[in-house]
Amino acid sequence: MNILSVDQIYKADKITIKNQNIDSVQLMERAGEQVFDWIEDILMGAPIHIHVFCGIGNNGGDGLVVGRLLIESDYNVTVYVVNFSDKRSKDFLHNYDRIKTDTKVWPTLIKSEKDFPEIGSGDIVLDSIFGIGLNRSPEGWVKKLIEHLNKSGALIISIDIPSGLFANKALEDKDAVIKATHTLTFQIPKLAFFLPETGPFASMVKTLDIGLDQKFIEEAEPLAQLISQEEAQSFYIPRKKFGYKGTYGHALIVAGSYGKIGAAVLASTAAFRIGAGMVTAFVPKCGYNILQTTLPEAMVITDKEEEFITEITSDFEPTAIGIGMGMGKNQATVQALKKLFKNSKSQFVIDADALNNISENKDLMKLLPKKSILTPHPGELKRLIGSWNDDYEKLEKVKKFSKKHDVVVIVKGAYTATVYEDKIYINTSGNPGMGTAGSGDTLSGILTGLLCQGYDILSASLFGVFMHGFAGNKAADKMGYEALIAGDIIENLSEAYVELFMDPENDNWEDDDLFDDDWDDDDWDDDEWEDDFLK
Ligand SMILES: NC(=O)C1=CN([C@@H]2O[C@H](COP(=O)(O)OP(=O)(O)OC[C@H]3O[C@@H](n4cnc5c(N)ncnc54)[C@H](O)[C@@H]3O)[C@@H](O)[C@H]2O)[C@@H](O)CC1
Ligand SMILES: Nc1ncnc2c1ncn2[C@@H]1O[C@H](COP(=O)(O)OP(=O)(O)O)[C@@H](O)[C@H]1O
Ligand SMILES: [K+]
Repeated sequence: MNILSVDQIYKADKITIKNQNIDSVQLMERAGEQVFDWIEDILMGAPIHIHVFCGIGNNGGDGLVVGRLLIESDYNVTVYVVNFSDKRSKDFLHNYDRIKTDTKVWPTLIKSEKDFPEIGSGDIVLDSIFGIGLNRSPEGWVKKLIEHLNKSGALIISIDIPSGLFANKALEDKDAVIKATHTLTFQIPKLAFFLPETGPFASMVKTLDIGLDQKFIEEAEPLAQLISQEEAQSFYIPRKKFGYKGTYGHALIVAGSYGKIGAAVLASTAAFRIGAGMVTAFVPKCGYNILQTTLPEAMVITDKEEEFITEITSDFEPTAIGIGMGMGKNQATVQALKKLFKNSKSQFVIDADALNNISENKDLMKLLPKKSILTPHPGELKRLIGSWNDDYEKLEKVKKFSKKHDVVVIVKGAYTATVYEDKIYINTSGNPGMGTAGSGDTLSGILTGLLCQGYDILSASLFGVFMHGFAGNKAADKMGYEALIAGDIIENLSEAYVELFMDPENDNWEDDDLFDDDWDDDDWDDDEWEDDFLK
């Protein structure tokens, strides 16, 4: 799914209106109806007080449509116009007139702080103050209104985007942004929803199909692409009937030091479970017994040194090498890396201390093998590319690094971003339970195992990151977030493969947390609403 810029979204709007021979008021009505239907599905007539806050642009216009439909369905609604300017948009004015004529209810004007209504913590706020037309951070009493709504404790449903958030630009004032409980976005997800600084304002995003021109959306050059189950399916390479272990490659996992041999175990096991034909672990001597006992399927080569790696040798040419996990930063290890990068013809997945060593040694950076996959978490990334002011600058710096060194960079976290040259791909699987030691080692093993099976560096990255998160989701389904440990991700790779081609709806990025099961509950009642959502 393509993530488009604000300019492209306006363009999609125009093209839709032209191609479908409708006017912008009809498109607004469609958008408003979609939001109304979503609310209606959940509330089913519950008499909860809904406060609709409308700005004076088209986002406000959407709010007026929803307000009108709610009033007509006898909900307990108050509609407000947040009157920060007299420059009301044409379609806002159309719907302003319509709500008055159709419902005989006049919206309440808010012109200053003294007009702020009281909001109960059990109420619902519909936020349609600003949409993608926001051009600067809200200030003065409008900012105060946003703070007032955030403090209310009410459930806040933002229309299209939380007001005060820019769709594809950095945050200016974090206090002037609505903290939405739900964001109902029109068809095209906004980049801000997936970045660590701005994503938390949106939470629980749902895309509503308002029938925008599909051809335009698909053919536009996206800001980024979302990788969900459907995309992951397209990367999958089926096993061959006459395949044998040699067909699926030989992975070399170079990892571990005294006290961190577990990293080698996790990565090697993950490489096997994702489907590598053979896996050899290269570890310091102290790792030998551990590896041979915990993972009898793996072969083991040991360094001559007891506690860390000093010289990496093997009597075969690995298909892919996963390197760095728990490896430490001993000078001898740095020398070993230099030698390996100079001499090896294998493909590399470079992680953890291998990345840290590269960041600290310019010589090593120069030897960085082209077409490698790098998997930094935010701390490792900072050491690699230097610091950044905001997420957008970070992504630009990563693109530059990727192009300069001809490598794929996987920026790990919630919504892991994979960057290759100028392109950004955002992963949608995974959950907070995966913030646990060894989770990254597991990913490195998965990526190495995929390279072994013939996936190219980009598809190995996108498929591997997805499968890692997908397996993490399978694990979390059974054990919850807190109890999940890295080994559980590996154990659930089998289920991830088995379910890869099952109903994609089941693992949509939009269906976050425990929420959707409850939403669909047929015997909904007010008490349940209170218990589940308004605490
Ligand atoms: N493109 C689409 O797919 C559709 C968009 N629609 C809605 O239209 C919205 C965009 O509407 P608009 O372009 O009118 O923009 P907005 O409704 O976001 O409003 C922007 C208005 O506020 C002003 N403004 C911006 N930042 C301000 C600030 N900090 N303080 C005070 N005033 C400020 C602008 O000058 C403009 O007048 C979308 O977010 C969406 O909700 C829907 O009506 C239908 C379809
Ligand atoms: N909140 C989250 N949502 C989704 N994935 C997450 C989340 N937190 C962590 N992860 C994933 O878990 C992994 C953690 O990697 P890393 O920090 O390198 O762990 P370690 O070094 O302990 O192995 C990454 O793949 C990351 O994307
Ligand atoms: K909004």
